Amino acid sequence: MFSLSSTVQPQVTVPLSHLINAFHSPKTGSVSVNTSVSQKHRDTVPEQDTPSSEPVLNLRDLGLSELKIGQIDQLVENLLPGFYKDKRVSSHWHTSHVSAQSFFENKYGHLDMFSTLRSSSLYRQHPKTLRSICSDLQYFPVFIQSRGFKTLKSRTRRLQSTSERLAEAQNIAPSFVKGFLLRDRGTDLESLDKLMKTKNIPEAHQDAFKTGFAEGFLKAQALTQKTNDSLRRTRLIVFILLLLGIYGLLKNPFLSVRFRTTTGLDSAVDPVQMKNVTFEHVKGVEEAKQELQEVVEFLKNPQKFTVLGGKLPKGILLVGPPGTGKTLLARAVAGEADVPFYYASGSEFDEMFVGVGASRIRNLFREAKANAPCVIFIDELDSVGGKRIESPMHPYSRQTINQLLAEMDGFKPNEGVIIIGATNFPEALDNALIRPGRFDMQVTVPRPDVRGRTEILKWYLNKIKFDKSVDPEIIARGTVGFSGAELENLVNQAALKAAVDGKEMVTMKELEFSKDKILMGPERRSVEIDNKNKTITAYHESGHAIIAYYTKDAMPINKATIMPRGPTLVSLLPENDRWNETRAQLLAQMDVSMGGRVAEELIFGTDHITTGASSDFDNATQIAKRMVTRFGMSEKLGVMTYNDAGTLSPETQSAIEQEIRILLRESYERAKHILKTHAKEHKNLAEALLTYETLDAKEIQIVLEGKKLEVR
Ligand SMILES: Nc1ncnc2c1ncn2[C@@H]1O[C@H](COP(=O)(O)OP(=O)(O)OP(=O)(O)O)[C@@H](O)[C@H]1O
Ligand SMILES: [Zn+2]
Repeated sequence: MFSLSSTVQPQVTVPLSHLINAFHSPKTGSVSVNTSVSQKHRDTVPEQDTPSSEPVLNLRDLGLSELKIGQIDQLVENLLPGFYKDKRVSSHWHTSHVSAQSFFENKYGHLDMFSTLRSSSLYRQHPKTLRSICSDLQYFPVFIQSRGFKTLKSRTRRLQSTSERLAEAQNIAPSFVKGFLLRDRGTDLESLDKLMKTKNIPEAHQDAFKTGFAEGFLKAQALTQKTNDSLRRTRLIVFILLLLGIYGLLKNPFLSVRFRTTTGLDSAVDPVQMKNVTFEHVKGVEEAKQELQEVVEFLKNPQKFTVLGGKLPKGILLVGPPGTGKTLLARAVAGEADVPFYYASGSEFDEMFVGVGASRIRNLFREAKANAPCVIFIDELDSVGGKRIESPMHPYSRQTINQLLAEMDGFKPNEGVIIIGATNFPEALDNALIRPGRFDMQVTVPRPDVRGRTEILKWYLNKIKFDKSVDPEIIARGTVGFSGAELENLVNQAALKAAVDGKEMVTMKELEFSKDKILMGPERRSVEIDNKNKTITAYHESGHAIIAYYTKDAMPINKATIMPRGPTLVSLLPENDRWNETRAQLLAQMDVSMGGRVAEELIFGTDHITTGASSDFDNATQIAKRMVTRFGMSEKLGVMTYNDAGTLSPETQSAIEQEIRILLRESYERAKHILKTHAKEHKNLAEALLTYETLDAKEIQIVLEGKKLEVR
């Protein structure tokens, strides 16, 4: 059986057991690919159908039952280190529309398995196996080219036959693998030369190509030295790789377009009930959860909520880097309120045909309104509602976005439909989308700090078997900038590694191993703060915090963080809604701004002032300027405003500049004085920040009072 759901979502999961079982039993073999959101076509294999023989990787014993497609590269790396050496080459296939053949050439780069196989004498010896493998490899392009004309059903059939053929191939695989591994060296070198000629490898790359080839060859040689047992494992790995490779192709953007096309104009929209996902499942994003709590209350009882005078946005924008749990949070909102969840992805609306995207939006809202209260989630909102949307790539998206706007305007808040959009690039959104009555509430979903990371690691560790020596906090400390998805991946990779090494549980060793793997991976996008920068940031931010804390008229500190999550890292809370600032308050604000820069100067010297510090200085300058020219707060220039710079005499201009300079100078001196007086506290706070990354108001106070911070 093979099933695909019609809603394509980046997270395609392949139950690994199914892959393995597909090898073991040609008759009952089953591969199921499901998007994790839509369960519509989910096909599960009854447990009793799965043969119990030959446990290859004891993944299930370790508790790992699912493998995300995105983890496959790392799986390959873990199983066969160096199997493909040049990651740049291997990741290339993700972005290009490759045929299965070039997929293999890229993926296994230097070994060039595909053409080597074909030209080898093995082909004559085992034509059946090789033909079936080769045809399986070419299977997908054929499938891709017929995209859009296939119904889901016929796809299902074709895919099913693939897995059957692979299973059949498995029957004669042992000799094939052995033969492949035992090929004599001469043939290989010969074919390498030929290969390089036919491939037109540029001279500059020939060495790398040769090295890679040789390494692959040596690897193969080494493998043959091992026992039968490990040969069997290798064989299985090769086949897992073949299968995974094929499923990896599903990630190909080309193919996903295909799936979408079949959900045509009249496609029904099915909600996904997410009873099982609650806030409990989303770790390390407490603030976002708090902000969304009210939305949950509303969804539980929209009428009552609005009668009581509660006011809610129609649309909520979840903003944050990829993999931080935006989708999960949206599902949890629906789950907490126990209402239907409608999932759509912005890219789903890119259409080649007039009106298709718009009509999908219409369907979506019609369904949703009929089933209110409910949540509509639009992932990748920027790809439907981006500013630069009018491109040849998206000829009709203007219609789509207009339809979305019309739908959002077309119902009242008390109807109980909440639209949650997610984006990594809020700046890219069309302004019309963020007007009041549309997506007018923003919730930031940041990368987790060390506490959040610890929680997330614990959460995923608890799903697998791990040794009691495992300390999630240590791993959390070493994974600054990791998203929730990456941490989950880390844990799963560690479990895979443990399985490959034949261990019974995951230990620190595997966790450290997969952490390093992910850190070194080329796909790693997250910001990495090296230690020096981290230290500078810690002192800089503590500088702001110290000034704020010891200056009477400064705004109280809300929290301080060294996590990169936006321009201001220390956030201050306005006390009440005072913001008719007094002179003292403005001066205090200047001093607080100065604090970061002065801190850097005091601790690291004038030569090491960073760009982060220069924006503080700009900020202070702005305040000073306003004080002098707008608020009439300069003694020398008196109580009047100097708005129009053009009409000022040169003398007044320079007097203004002079005044600003004096204000800044004084502010600088005050900040320096405070930081020098409280050098000890400054150091303590910086160190606490280095340890905990984020501190709230209370924790800052504890540190500054010289008390010991409880380990959380
Ligand atoms: N804060 C978290 N707590 C627990 N699990 C998380 C968290 N963040 C991410 N994950 C895991 O990573 C997976 C991917 O996260 P999700 O799809 O929600 O991220 P996203 O922010 O929507 O990413 P994208 O922007 O790429 O769509 C989740 O299904 C979950 O398994
Ligand atoms: Zn600063």
